[in-house]
Amino acid sequence: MGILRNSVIGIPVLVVALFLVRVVLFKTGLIYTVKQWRMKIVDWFHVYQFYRVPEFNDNLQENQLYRRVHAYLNSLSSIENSDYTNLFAGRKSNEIILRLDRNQVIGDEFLGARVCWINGEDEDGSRSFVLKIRKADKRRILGSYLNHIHTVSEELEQRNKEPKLFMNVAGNEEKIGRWRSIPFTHPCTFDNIAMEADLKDKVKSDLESFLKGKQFYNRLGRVWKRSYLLYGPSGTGKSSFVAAMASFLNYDVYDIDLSKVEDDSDLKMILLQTTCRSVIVIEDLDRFLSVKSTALSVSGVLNFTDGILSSCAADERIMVFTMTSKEQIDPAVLRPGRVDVHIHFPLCDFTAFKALASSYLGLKEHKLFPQVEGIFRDGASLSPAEIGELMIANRNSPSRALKSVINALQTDGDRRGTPASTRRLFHERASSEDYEGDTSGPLCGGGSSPAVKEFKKLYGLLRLKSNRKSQSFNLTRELRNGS
Ligand SMILES: Nc1ncnc2c1ncn2[C@@H]1O[C@H](COP(=O)(O)OP(=O)(O)OP(=O)(O)O)[C@@H](O)[C@H]1O
Ligand SMILES: [Mg+2]
Repeated sequence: MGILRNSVIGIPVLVVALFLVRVVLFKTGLIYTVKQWRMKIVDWFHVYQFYRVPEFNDNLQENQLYRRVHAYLNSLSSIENSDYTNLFAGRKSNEIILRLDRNQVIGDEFLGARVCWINGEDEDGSRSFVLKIRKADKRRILGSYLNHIHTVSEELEQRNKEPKLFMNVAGNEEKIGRWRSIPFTHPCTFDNIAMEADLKDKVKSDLESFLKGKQFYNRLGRVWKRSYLLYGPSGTGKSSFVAAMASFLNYDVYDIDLSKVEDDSDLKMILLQTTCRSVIVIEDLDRFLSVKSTALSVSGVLNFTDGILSSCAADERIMVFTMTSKEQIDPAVLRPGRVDVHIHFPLCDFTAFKALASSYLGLKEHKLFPQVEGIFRDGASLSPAEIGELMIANRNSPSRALKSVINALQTDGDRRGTPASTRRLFHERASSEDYEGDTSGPLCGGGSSPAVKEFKKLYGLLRLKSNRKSQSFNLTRELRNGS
């Protein structure tokens, strides 16, 4: 009887007590501590094996496995259970992305086995992931687990790739590698670049066939890369075109600042730290070639594009060089195979002007168009950048925009677009001051028209001296397949 009474009272008391313990455990986070202890006790009864995945290999090239593990781990839902995670804004509004912080641990399960990863960072800044796996599970799952990581990360990469713009830092600023990156969000695409439609299509199909060409390049024993030279006066869209290429391919961009490169071997090191599926850009190569005060040689720059070195680095990449004019460049430097495709970026002609008017002002036709066409026919021209800026400044009034373009063409654009031969004749008759002196030109000098003054005041645009020398009205646009 007493036992019965005791149990009638005791069981509910016990249930309530257990309930309260549970509430306390969950509310205070003690449950987490208990779980940790339990895991530590279990750990004592197992032998573990550790695998380190460093960010860079011994040659300072990026370890592709590190990148894959990074993508994979950051996609795991268990990242939320990690003690410390970083929060970043995603690409979509309201999207928050979680990223494992350094020296944090994240657990994972595969084929019934539990593993964990440590996101390690040493004091010298070198990073690695360390996989902790039970010896008993290692033989059973390790191979297929790494394959699984590979597959998942590839899928994630395809789905979420956010192209990045990498910039090299000087050797003495180096802490972790020579590249620093930011998201690459340049809005320029092939659609908004004013250039011959035919040429644009040729470049696009060249890039597309490059993308599909892995087996072709392998069969020929060639490195899977393609190089382009973009040349033309300042403000004709070369840099914008590089951005359009990168967004067409969805590749990262590595913008090499040669002034931060010490010598040839430094350049090799930097290039070896680039990854595959990237556009490597060297801007204003002609300017660099004209400055001899650097320990970096032309062959140092170009050897990478055709030398054995490129086969050591990651493949599937595009090299792009830009320059104002290739007239002064030794043809051997730009020979086929080294630079596969040459694209000329000329000053504006009437067709390009119409494309700009359409995208900047929404104009397909206008009563001032015939006058503009006439001015272009007489040989005047400006760069698309100059015309674009005038259009932007007057975008609320298309007529005013066209008038200011006409004004600038008449005052500024005189003979800028005349054929080279005509210009040479003119040059022989004119004094060298007239020709060379940019400071006497209406855009950059004292005798400016009101339109040009307005233009200068607004944008402070300076035209490079060399621009005038390199313009040719006969737009010899060539898309040369040199390989
Ligand atoms: N062909 C073009 N179509 C549309 N916009 C253009 C074109 N060319 C230039 N622009 C505009 O002019 C600006 C300057 O262009 P960009 O920097 O690409 O010229 P660039 O040839 O690289 O000049 P630089 O040689 O001085 O570096 C950009 O804002 C771009 O939008
Ligand atoms: Mg540029």
